[in-house]
This record gives sequence, C-alpha cells and structure tokens, in this order.
Amino acid sequence: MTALVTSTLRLGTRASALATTQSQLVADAITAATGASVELVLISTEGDRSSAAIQQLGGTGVFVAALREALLAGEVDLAVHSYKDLPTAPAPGLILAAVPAREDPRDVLVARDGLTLGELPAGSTVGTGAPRRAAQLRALGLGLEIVPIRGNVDTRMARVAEGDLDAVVLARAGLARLDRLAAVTETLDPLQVLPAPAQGALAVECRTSDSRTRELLGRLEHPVTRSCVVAERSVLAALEAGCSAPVAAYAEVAEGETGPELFLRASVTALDGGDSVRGSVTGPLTDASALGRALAADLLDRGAAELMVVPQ
Ligand SMILES: NCc1[nH]cc(CCC(=O)O)c1CC(=O)O
Repeated sequence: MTALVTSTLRLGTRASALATTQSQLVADAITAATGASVELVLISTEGDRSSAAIQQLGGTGVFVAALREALLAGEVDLAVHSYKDLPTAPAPGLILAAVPAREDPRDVLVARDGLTLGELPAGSTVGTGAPRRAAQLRALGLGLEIVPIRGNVDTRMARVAEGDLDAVVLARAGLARLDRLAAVTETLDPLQVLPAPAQGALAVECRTSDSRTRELLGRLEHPVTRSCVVAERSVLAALEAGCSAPVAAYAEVAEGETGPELFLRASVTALDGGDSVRGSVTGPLTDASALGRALAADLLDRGAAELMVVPQ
C-alpha cells in the first residue's frame, strides 16, 4: 500500500481566480503540514457557465453540485468550498473534514474616489447581488440605489473602476486572498452590515469513506473557526432560509468569566430595508449549534419569518 501513501491528492476546484487561489492555499497548507503532494483539477460548474442571476439557477448550490459529483465519482479526492456558498443540508457520502482558520469575515466597500458609505451622496449606485447586503444597505437609510450585479470579484470591481457604478460591496476575505485589499475604501462595521453566515471561512470536503484523506485534512482543522461557523450556519438552517435570504450571522470568541465564549449575533432584514429583527446570544463554544438554534427561535418569535417572504 505504499502507493497510497505517496500518491498525489487531487483537489477539485472551480476555475475562477478566487476558487483557484483558495484551493492553492489549502493545497500548500496540506503539503506543509503532511508532506503530501496535491494537484488542482479544474471543474466547470453551471454557475460559471451561465450569466443568469444566481437565484434563477437555484442558488449558490450550483457552484457546489459539480464539485460534489466529481468527489462522489472518485475523480477528485477533496474539494475546497467557500463555506458560505454551501447549502445547509449535509451531502450524503461526503464530510467537511477540515475548516481552516478563517479570514476577516466582514464586508467591505470599494467606492470611487476613496469614499466611505457615509460619504456617498444620496442616489449613489451600489452594486451587489446578495439580498442580505441589499437589504442591510437599504436599511441604513442613506438613499443609496442598489444595483443587482454578479460575476467574479474582478468583474464587479471593474464596474467601479470604469465609472459604471459608484461602489460595490464585497467580502473582505475574497479580496484578501486575491491580494486586492488596496481597492477597499471602507471595512463595514458589523453593526451596520452584519456578514453572511460562514463568510470568510473555507470548507474542505472529502468522501466519508476516505480515511487517509480525512486524516491528512484533519491537520488543517481550526476548532475555533469551526465553532463560529457552526453557530452562524445553525441560525440559517433553523430559519430554514437559503443562501439567498437576507439573513446575516456573525460569531466571535470573547473572553468570558469562566473562559472563552461565543458571542453570536444575527439579523433578518426585509428586502426593502424597511424593517429588521436582530439579536444576540452568548455561550460555550461547545454549544455552537444549540446557540444558533436558540437565536433563530428568538428571531422567529419576533417576526423573522414574515421579513423573509420574498415578493415574486
Ligand atoms: N458568493 C460568492 C462568494 N463566495 C465567497 C466569497 C468571498 C470569500 C468568502 O466569503 O469566504 C464570495 C464573493 C463575495 O461575497 O464578495
């Protein structure tokens, strides 16, 4: 069985700059931690091939499905996902073998002339394809005009550089990984724009039956990040909201009286920004998923379900 020990791990990835960059980061981390060699295998997904709005394609799950098929077919041994793009339902036969340490989970503004949100004049155009960002930006009451956009990070930033939009809102993590932080004009305070559940985190997936890959990937695990994203995603799952719902959740670790504690915040915002419910809970890291469920129940008690109804 020496061949197994020395064989190269095949890592399935989308072809976008962000996906290949994230995948290479994970490949390098695996090699550094275990000595195993890893090769990237490009897989094209429906989400990459179509320019239709993500919601029309059936949600961000379209990016994930092709990678999972390749894993289950044995064409690749692992896949690296942006955790926030994963559907909340588990994938039979597959396991999230590692959640590495996450990047800064906050959203950022990339605006013309170095402007911050507060400096953008009323009527300024701000591009985003995410209902969560659109709803929270409208709720700020700044009179911004939200313009639906999609495409990869460079395409979106080009809309500002070309003068077609006044600003776009993006995840700081994506820009950090692509070495594009110089374009950021403001990092948005979570009090104004709360991040998406699991934003900035990666999920490294392999076949449940593949114990060798699971063991190698286990070396990348960052338990604090896992607790934070489990708490955030459990809010989303308990609200029965998809990845395109205007739901935000953000967990941080703070020092409590008896040791580290999770401080979890979440919000649901009506798409028109006219109404929102937000709340928070604090508790042990080991109760991550129960904390998320409790917070979701609190938000539902206070009318979250009504806010999530999307007019067709
Ligand atoms: N839905 C696209 C997507 N998925 C993950 C990221 C950024 C990286 C991350 O959150 O880990 C992005 C781009 C964005 O939201 O700006």
